[in-house]
Amino acid sequence: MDAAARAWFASRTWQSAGWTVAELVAAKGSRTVSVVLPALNEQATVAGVIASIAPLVPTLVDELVVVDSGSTDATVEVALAAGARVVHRTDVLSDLEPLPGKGEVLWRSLAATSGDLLVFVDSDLVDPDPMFVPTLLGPLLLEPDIQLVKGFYRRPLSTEDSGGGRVTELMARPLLSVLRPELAGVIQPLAGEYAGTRRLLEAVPFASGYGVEIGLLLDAHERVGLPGLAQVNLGVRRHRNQPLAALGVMARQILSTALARCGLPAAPGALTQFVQVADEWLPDTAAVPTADRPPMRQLRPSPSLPRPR
Ligand SMILES: O=c1ccn([C@@H]2O[C@H](COP(=O)(O)OP(=O)(O)O[C@H]3O[C@H](CO)[C@@H](O)[C@H](O)[C@H]3O)[C@@H](O)[C@H]2O)c(=O)[nH]1
Ligand SMILES: O=C(O)[C@H](O)COP(=O)(O)O
Repeated sequence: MDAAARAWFASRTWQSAGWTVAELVAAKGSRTVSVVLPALNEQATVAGVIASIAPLVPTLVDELVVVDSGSTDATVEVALAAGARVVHRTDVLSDLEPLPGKGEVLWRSLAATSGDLLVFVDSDLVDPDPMFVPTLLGPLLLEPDIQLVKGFYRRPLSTEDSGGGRVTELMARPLLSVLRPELAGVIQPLAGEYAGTRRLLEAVPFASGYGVEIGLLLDAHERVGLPGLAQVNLGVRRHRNQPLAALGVMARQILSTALARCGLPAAPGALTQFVQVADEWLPDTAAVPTADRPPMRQLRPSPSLPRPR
């Protein structure tokens, strides 16, 4: 590993959380926390994710919001019944036509919430540990310099105990080791479970699709350096595993965002995959949107918040 990455790993990796919820509530002081669950057709899992976090409201967590990404199933009804506030992506910044994708709803969530600290948790998690949110918040609440905290975990795949995180292992971490070796110590760069300061998150652009995590990591690194980043062990994370073809499109989005952040050219967003029809293999080309949203602060100046470094 790169020497800077090794030093960062040694000093900014929490292999276990050494804090309790009560200690975090005491350390929180006047700061406020928003937890955001992005959701696209997650009626099977969203209630379980909400239930794992709801007991923290209103002590450690001040607001728990599901940001719906245009679900056509019963996600919204299930989330409301489970006690969450639900924001539709067009409820905020409604003069802007929504772009498709997860990054778009995370970006809009900045306008839909008010916490000084934000925690993002995917809503397709299966049996999430109730300590995910307190564990992610620990370094932000207890260490003054930290601005972005990524979760890491063991990742089961289907019925196997491990082997998940296919895009992470086959593309994201190899890519970082080439383009940004200082970040080679990040165990789960694509983790959908992470926390950050509003000060940082409103100062950086958001990729509108699946590039959002790699983009935030690269931009956060540029902005606050390795000392501003941390990672915490969340234990085990199970989620709805997507088919390989869908992960190909995801990987293409992540690659485009990473190249753009590193100042490298990328062809416009499309990916051709090949499908077998009877005895023939035929091309199937999907558009891969790779647009960015600008830093939220450019749209909504918030003078009460400290300026970014
Ligand atoms: O257009 C979309 C697509 C997804 N989601 C939600 O985003 C979360 C993660 O999406 P998913 O399709 O389950 O992604 P994963 O296959 O889990 O992909 C991994 O890698 C992605 C790329 O870095 C990250 O965004 C994910 O958080 C991470 O878990 C889920 O709650 C989805 O409902 C949306 O809100 N809108
Ligand atoms: O994060 C990833 O690498 C992708 O979401 C794929 O995850 P999976 O292999 O666990 O489905």
